[in-house]
Amino acid sequence: MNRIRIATRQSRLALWQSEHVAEQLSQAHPDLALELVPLSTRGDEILDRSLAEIGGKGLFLKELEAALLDGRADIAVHSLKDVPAESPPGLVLSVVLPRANWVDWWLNADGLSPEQMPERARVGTSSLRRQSQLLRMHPEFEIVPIRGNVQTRLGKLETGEVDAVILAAAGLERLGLKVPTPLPLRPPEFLPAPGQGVIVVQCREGDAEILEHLACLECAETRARVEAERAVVAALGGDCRMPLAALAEIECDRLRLQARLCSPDGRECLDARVEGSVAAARALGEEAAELLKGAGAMRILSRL
Ligand SMILES: NCc1[nH]cc(CCC(=O)O)c1CC(=O)O
Repeated sequence: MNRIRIATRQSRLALWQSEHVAEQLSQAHPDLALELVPLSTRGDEILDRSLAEIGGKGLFLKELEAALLDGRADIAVHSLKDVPAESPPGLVLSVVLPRANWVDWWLNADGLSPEQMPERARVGTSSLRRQSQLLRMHPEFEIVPIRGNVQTRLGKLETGEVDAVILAAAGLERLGLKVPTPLPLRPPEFLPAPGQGVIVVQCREGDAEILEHLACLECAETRARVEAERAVVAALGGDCRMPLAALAEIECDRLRLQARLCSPDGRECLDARVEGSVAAARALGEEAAELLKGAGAMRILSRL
């Protein structure tokens, strides 16, 4: 093989990530020709309705996955946190790159922390996970749904349409976007999305040549962490639209996993913490999901 075609969305972040994978591959395999195949997805096209309304898991992925399945591209690059827990038949998440900064940033034009904000501050986010964790600490805040790419969301802050936004540090750092005094939202108050900050490469199952070329990109530690985090999502039958947060961290071959499911208004919040060997990453995720179920997770999910 001498060429790999990379299916990509066309947002600046998606292009950055795809080009990053292309660069890594060309460093490892200098003779390889790498070609971007830019595609547009339904999720990118429909911006005036909420994701919940247009529905469907993996809305941003479908067109890329179709391109892999019908042979228009060989690999697709995604933000792992946007990828549903279950892969479509015939496709696999072949490699995960080393995790970047996983925190969420609180961004506000005057550099005020959530505590310093005026009451009833308007906060832009369309993520139930961010909304619920924020409302839990600040029930008086008003949540304003905003969608669109990272630049669009920052724009709403600049025009004063909202008083603050929450965005993933990873996306802003990758794009090198200048932002007003970012304030990290961290555990225990605030947990990231499962897989946040992780780029994943998807390809056809059993495509041995491609898999062989990709293998050098894989980060084993990141793989174990996201296996644990994503096992929680899978066991709860969920996707990235659920108000579910999870973070696995590894120290000396021990994996510590925190998972949290909140009601969208933040009034109910279930927490699970488990710890075990790195080799048991997936089982630890399932264990955390069982703890959440025991505490009433299905009741929260059935009301969404
Ligand atoms: N849902 C959009 C999305 N998907 C991945 C990232 C950031 C990069 C990452 O977390 O890997 C973002 C933007 C954001 O949530 O602020």
